[in-house]
Amino acid sequence: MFAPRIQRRMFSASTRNLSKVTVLGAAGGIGQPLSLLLKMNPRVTELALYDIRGGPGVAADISHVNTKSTVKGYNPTPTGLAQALKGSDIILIPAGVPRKPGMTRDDLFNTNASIVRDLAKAAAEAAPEANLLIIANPVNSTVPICAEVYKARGVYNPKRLFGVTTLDVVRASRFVSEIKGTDPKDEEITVVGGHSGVTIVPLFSQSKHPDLSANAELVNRVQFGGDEVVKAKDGAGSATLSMAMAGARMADSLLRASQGEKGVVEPTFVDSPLYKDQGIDFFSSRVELGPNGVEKILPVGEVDAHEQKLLEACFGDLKKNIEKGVAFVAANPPM
Ligand SMILES: NC(=O)C1=CN([C@@H]2O[C@H](COP(=O)(O)OP(=O)(O)OC[C@H]3O[C@@H](n4cnc5c(N)ncnc54)[C@H](O)[C@@H]3O)[C@@H](O)[C@H]2O)C=CC1
Ligand SMILES: O=C([O-])CC(=O)C(=O)O
Repeated sequence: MFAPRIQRRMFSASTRNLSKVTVLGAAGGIGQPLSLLLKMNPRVTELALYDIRGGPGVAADISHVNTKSTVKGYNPTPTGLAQALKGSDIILIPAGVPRKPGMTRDDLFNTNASIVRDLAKAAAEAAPEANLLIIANPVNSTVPICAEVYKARGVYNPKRLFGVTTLDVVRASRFVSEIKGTDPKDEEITVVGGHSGVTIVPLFSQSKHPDLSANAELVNRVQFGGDEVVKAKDGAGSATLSMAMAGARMADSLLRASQGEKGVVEPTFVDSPLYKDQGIDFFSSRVELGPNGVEKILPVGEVDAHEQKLLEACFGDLKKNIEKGVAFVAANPPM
């Protein structure tokens, strides 16, 4: 008779519902709106904001928002970084430089690879069990970089490492709704592969509008949606606000799953068995999330002839991008 009440009380007192979320790169174009959206999320109880410049200022500002979570900004020192990370459940990394017109995401590699490597090392030391969500580009390479850093420290758990590709499905759903005159919330579009140009593969044949897989203009818009924003910002960076929304959605999905909600599925770039036989160790597909991070990697499912061609074009680039990340850590191990 009393068991359900006791269980309820135990659950509400459970530390599983206390969630520290850390943002590394919190004062940047993505970091600021992302931190604000996390402050608005009642599932976040503690928000830790770190940047090489401006973290404490952004934290002071956001801390006045009248939601219950605590917000703290950390100084740009190794101790500040370690404190920001300690006890964290979710770490988001939007730290790194964005594109300017004419650049590919791979052109960011030389700058961002070492930024992500060093932040991953700090995370592997201070909070090895946290979910690590990588936003910094090129995601196809920065995620393998993190895996290598964690492996080198003996703490790699493939279920806890995620490349954030949520923006690709957000865009696909919005673009389709514009064409069809529908509400984007009813347009769930699966996007698989990686997160740059031809490695982004939308699967419209699996949506409510299979005819759209033949719409080359739409497919191209999803693959190169990032370029649209880079061009419009004209040298002032790339997508920040839509990315903040996408990153906050991914973090919320992980929090919901970690707090017991079943059937939470997000597309994300993870250490995946799907195409390992073709030498591709990381792949974005629909992933069911759970208390341990990745619960189940869902299969790509049936694709049509157009999409099969897109997948083949994706594999070549993706494999090279992944190998580049792995080779970088081998040649430049973290200090
Ligand atoms: N995964 C995705 O879908 C998307 C990824 N991006 C990527 O996100 C990254 C960030 O973009 P923005 O916020 O627009 O750039 P931004 O330049 O506005 O902000 C980056 C922030 O990172 C900070 N930072 C640099 N090195 C750091 C370090 N070692 N530790 C902590 N903080 C550090 C900077 O001080 C700055 O505040 C870029 O690499 C961009 O390409 C952007 C949009 C979508
Ligand atoms: O295009 C960029 O460089 C930023 C990005 O990843 C995106 O907007 O999808």
